Order: sequence, then structure tokens, then C-alpha cells
Amino acid sequence: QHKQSCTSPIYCQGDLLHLVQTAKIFNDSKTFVDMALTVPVNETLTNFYNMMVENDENPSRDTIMEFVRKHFISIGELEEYYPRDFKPEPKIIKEISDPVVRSFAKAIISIWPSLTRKVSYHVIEHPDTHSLIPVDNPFIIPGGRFKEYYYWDTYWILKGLLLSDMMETSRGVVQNLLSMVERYGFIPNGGRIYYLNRSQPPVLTVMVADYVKFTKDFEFLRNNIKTLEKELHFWLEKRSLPITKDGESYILAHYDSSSDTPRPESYLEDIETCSVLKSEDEKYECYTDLKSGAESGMDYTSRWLFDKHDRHSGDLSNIHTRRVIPVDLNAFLYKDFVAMSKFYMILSQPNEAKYWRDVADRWRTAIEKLLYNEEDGIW
Ligand SMILES: OC[C@H]1O[C@H](O[C@H]2O[C@H](CO)[C@@H](O)[C@H](O)[C@H]2O)[C@H](O)[C@@H](O)[C@@H]1O
Repeated sequence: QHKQSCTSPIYCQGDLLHLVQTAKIFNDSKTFVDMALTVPVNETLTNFYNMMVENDENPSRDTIMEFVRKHFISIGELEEYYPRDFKPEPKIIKEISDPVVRSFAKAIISIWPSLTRKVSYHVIEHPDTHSLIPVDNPFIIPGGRFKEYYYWDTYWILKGLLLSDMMETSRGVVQNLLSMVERYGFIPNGGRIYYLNRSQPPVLTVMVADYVKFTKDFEFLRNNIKTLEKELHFWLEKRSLPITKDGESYILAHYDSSSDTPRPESYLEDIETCSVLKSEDEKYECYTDLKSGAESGMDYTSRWLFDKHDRHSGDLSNIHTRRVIPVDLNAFLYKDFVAMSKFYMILSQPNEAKYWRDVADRWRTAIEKLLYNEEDGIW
């Protein structure tokens, strides 16, 4: 029994996804899973299985293309949105004295409206026919093939929005991520259901710290602190593991997707990567480590690769992301725990503040004892 990417029989698993993606209808596997259905899910599946029977379970590439053309469409899920708080020359522009840097900053700021989107009514009314996860507020997309919001991209995006005096948009993008924690218990990698098997580096708590620093909106903090705690408990409970060294026990986190099938948006690519492995079990481990590597946001880096001599070399089929306790992930979490303790001090809740200070202290000790290499002088 496999741990699938998510429950949709169209976008996450099943015969239809497998057939279309392995037929290489599109140059990029992501194109297919970002398309909307033109008819309801059940009708699509019925038509699919009828088409398979009519073609002796072996349809030609042209027949598959025709099926996709009739049942899937690439438009209509997102609307362009002009942010109401956008200013082409926010205060920061006047504070930059170097004319070259000033015009560079203006050029960057001018991009906000072209990357802002909101979810169309069609997605809200018919969520099953889209892979997009609807959210209430407009958001900023990375652009290119990435037409949805991403968790850790939004961390840097928020820094830019705050510097651009776009407080309403800033609040909205943070609220979108908070709503993911309320809905799923964690923040998915990005705003598509096929990302529901993994997160991205945990930066929501420090995003709220950045937002509150700029706005002094302590009511926002008070209203959302339990949601921040919920996300941190996800990392403590689902991504942390005990480690023993010199008779002492510590706890630290690693990236660890909860699914062992190919990424729907990189389906054929993952099958090809893992195909060199001999046993089926090795392939499922490979898929899990590819998804776990994507959870790190660094898809991909030789830090996750180990050859048979335990050297960081080889190709992607040598991926063993879960073996690594990454210092950067654990540093992010340490920063979150410290921020959480400060938040509770601001909210005059000293017991909770002490609880998170203690978690932070234990994390810092573990990072120092386990992740520092004295000999090389590096983390
Ligand atoms: O800018 C968005 C993200 O883009 C890269 O990763 C994403 O694309 C991968 C392939 O389609 C996908 O598997 C991964 O889960 C996505 O996050 C980039 O590596 C990320 O750092 C970045 O957030």
C-alpha cells in the first residue's frame, strides 16, 4: 500500500495520471497537473476507462492527446490582480541616495502588479476540477512555470512587500499561509494539492515577526499565535527524531516527505531518475527522498547525495535526503522557537514564553553538539 501524493484520482495518483505523464504529452510534467478539468471528476474517469477499453488498454499517443484536449484546459483558474496598496515610489525609494541603486529598486518594485494573482471563482466553486488550492487573499507568484504561491518564496516576497509599504498585501499573504495550517496542520510546499505530501523550510513564525515589527499589529499576533504553535508542533512531531551521541540524547529535525510515489509535477522525471535502482523498495525510497529533497526548497543539491562510499557524489538516484540533519533547517527552527518565546513575552504570557525558550535552548545545544565539525571549523 503506497503513501500517495494526495487523494485526487486525477492530479495525484492513478492510471490516468500515469498514462498521460509517461506518454510524455508535454515537455514539462507540471503542465498537465496544472490544467483544469472541463467536466466533473467522475465523468472524466468514466470516459478515461471507456477510452482504455476501446483501445485494448493500449491507446496511441494521438488518442491520449485527444483525450487530454477534450477533458483538460489550461486557463481560468487565476485572475491577474492590481494590488490596491501598490505605490510605484514607496518611502524607501527616497532613502536610496545612489541613483543606480535607486533606479534598480524602482524597477524591481514595479514588478509587483505583474506577479500578483487571485484565485478565480471557478476554483472556489469547483475545487475538485483544479489542482490549485484556493485561498482568500491575493498572492505573489514566482512567475514562469510557477503560477501558484510557494511557502518559502513568500518569506522573501514578504520582506519586499513590507519595504514597499504594501501592508494590506503583506497581511493577506501571511493570512493565506496561516489558513493552510488551520486547514491541513502544516503549510504545503506550494498552493497545489499535489504538494500536500511535503512542506518547505519553516519560516512562517519569522514572517509574522517581520510583519509585526513593521506594523506593530499586536492584535494580529494575539489572534494567530496558536496557529503558529500548531505549525511548529508539526515540525516537532512529524519531522524530528532522537539522536544519541556520547551517551547523550538530543532531538533535531530533518526533511521527510510522507509519500513514496513520484512527484506528480515531475512524474516522468522521477520515474526515470529512480529506474536505475534494482528493487521496487529501493525505488519507493528514492521517490520519498526526492520529495523530501523538494521539501528542503533546494531541489536539488549534492548535500542530499551519497554514493556507496558515503561521499557526496553521484547522480540524483543516489539521493538520501532523510539521512541528513541539515544545520540550516535546524537553525530556522531555533529562530522560530526564540521568536515564539519573545511573542509570548509581548503578550504577557510568561509560562508559555519560558516553554519556548527551553525548547530553543535544547535545540541550540543539540545543534552545537551534533552539527559543528571542530576539525574543519564548519557547521
Ligand atoms: O520558486 C518556487 C520553487 O521552485 C523550485 O521548486 C519547485 O519546483 C519543483 C519542480 O517542479 C518541485 O518539485 C518543488 O517541490 C517546487 O518547490 C525551487 O527548488 C524551490 O526552492 C522554490 O521554492
